[in-house]
Amino acid sequence: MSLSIGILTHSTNPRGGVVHGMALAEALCDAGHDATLIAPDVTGAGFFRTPRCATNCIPAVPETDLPTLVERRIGEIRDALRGQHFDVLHAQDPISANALAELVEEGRIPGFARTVHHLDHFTHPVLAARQERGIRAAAELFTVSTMWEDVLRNDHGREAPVVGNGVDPVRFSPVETAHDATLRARYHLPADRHLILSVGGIERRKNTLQLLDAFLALRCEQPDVHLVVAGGASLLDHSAYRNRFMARLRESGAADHVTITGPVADEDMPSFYRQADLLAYPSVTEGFGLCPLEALACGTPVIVPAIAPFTEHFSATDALWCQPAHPDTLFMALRDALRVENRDHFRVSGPATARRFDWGHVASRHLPAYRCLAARSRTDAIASGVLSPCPK
Ligand SMILES: Nc1nc2c(ncn2[C@@H]2O[C@H](COP(=O)(O)OP(=O)(O)O[C@H]3O[C@H](CO)[C@@H](O)[C@H](O)[C@@H]3O)[C@@H](O)[C@H]2O)c(=O)[nH]1
Ligand SMILES: O=P(O)(O)OC[C@H]1O[C@](O)(CO)[C@@H](O)[C@@H]1O
Repeated sequence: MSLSIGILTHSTNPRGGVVHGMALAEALCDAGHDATLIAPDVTGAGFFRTPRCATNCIPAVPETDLPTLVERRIGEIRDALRGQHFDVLHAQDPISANALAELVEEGRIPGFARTVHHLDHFTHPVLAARQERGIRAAAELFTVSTMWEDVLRNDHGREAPVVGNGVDPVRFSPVETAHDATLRARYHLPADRHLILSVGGIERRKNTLQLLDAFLALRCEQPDVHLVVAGGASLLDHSAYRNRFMARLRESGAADHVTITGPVADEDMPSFYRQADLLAYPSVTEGFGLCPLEALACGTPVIVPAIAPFTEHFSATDALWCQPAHPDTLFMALRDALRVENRDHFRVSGPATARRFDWGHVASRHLPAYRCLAARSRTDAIASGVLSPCPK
C-alpha cells in the first residue's frame, strides 16, 4: 500500500539532515510512495536543489538568536501543518520534532517518526530541553549509525534502528564533466596546485582549525598545496571558532593559499570532489559523514578520524585515517593521501566502497515503522494549515 509521507527538515539549507531527508523522500517516491519534503524557508528561494519529490515551503521569519529561532520555527511548522493529513510525518531534527510533538499534544496527529543524525551539547537549558523532547516525544525513532543507536539506548532509554545513509552514484562519479574544467576559474582557485578539500564550513565539530594547522605544516615541506573550505550553512553560531581560525590564518601568512567559499551551488559539489586531490574530514562528532561517501563515489582519497561512526562503516583500506587526539597524524595522512599510488587506488576503490550505501535500501529500512504509524493515523483532521509548493 502506498503511503503519504511528510518529511520535515529544519531548513532548506545544504546540510546533512536536509540532504538525507531529501534523498529519503526521493527514494520513497521511487518506491511508489507519495513523499513530500517540508521545511521552513527564510529565503523564499526554496530548497538548495530541486528534488524529485513534492516540496512544501513554510514561510519563515529570519532570526539569528538560536533559542528565539528554535521557538519561532517550531511555531511556524506547527501552525502550517495543523490539520494537514499525512499517513506518516517524519522529523529529521529537533525543531521539526518539537513542532510535531505539539501537534500530538493538541490531539491532531497520533504520533510521528524522528531520525537522530547526531546530538549537540547545548548549555542553554531550553535548547537542551527541546533536543531531549524531540527524542522522547517521537513514536518511532531512527538513527544513522550504531554509535548513535547506542547513545540513544544508553543515555535516553530509546531504541532507534539504524537506517544509515546513501550516495547517488550517478551524481557523484569519477567521470569528469565540462563543468569541472571551469570550477577553479569560477572560485579563483590556482590551476597548478594540489587542492585539499574540506566541506562543512569552519566549525569546532568539523575540527577545521586542526586541519588548518596540519595544512600549514604540510605547506612547509610541500608548497604546491591549496586548502579549500567549502559549505558551512548552519543554524548554529560558529563565529567564536571561526574568529580563532581567521586569526590563525592571518598570523600564518598563508591566507593566499586558503579559499573559504561558504555554501556553494549544488551542481558544483561533484566538481569540487573531482577537482580535489583529497577530502580531509577530521570531524570530532558526526552522525555518519555524508561527504566522505560522496568523495569516495567520485574516486577521491578521503581522510577520516579513526573513531566511530567511521570505524563502523569503513574498513581499514576504504579510507585514510587520522587520530583526532594526535594532530600530527592528520599531517601525515595529508602527505600520504597526495601520493600518486593513493590517487590511483581510490579512483577504483572509492566508487566500489560507495556502492555499498544505497538510498533505496535506506528508504526500505523505514517501512516497518512507517506502517505502524500509518495504522495509527487519523483521517478526520480539519485542514487549516498553510502549505505552499517551493519555488523550483
Ligand atoms: N549543495 C551544497 N551541498 C553542501 C554544501 N555543504 C555541504 N553540502 C552537503 O551537505 C551534506 C553534509 O553532510 P555531512 O558531511 O554528513 O555533515 P552534516 O551537515 O553535519 O550532517 C549531519 O547529518 C548527516 C546525515 O545523516 C550525517 O552524515 C552527519 O554526520 C551529521 O550528523 C553533504 O551531502 C554535502 O554534499 C554546500 O555548500 N552546497
Ligand atoms: O544548521 P545545522 O548546523 O545543521 O544545525 C542545526 C542545529 O539546530 C538544531 O536543530 C537546534 O535545535 C540542532 O539540533 C541542530 O543540530
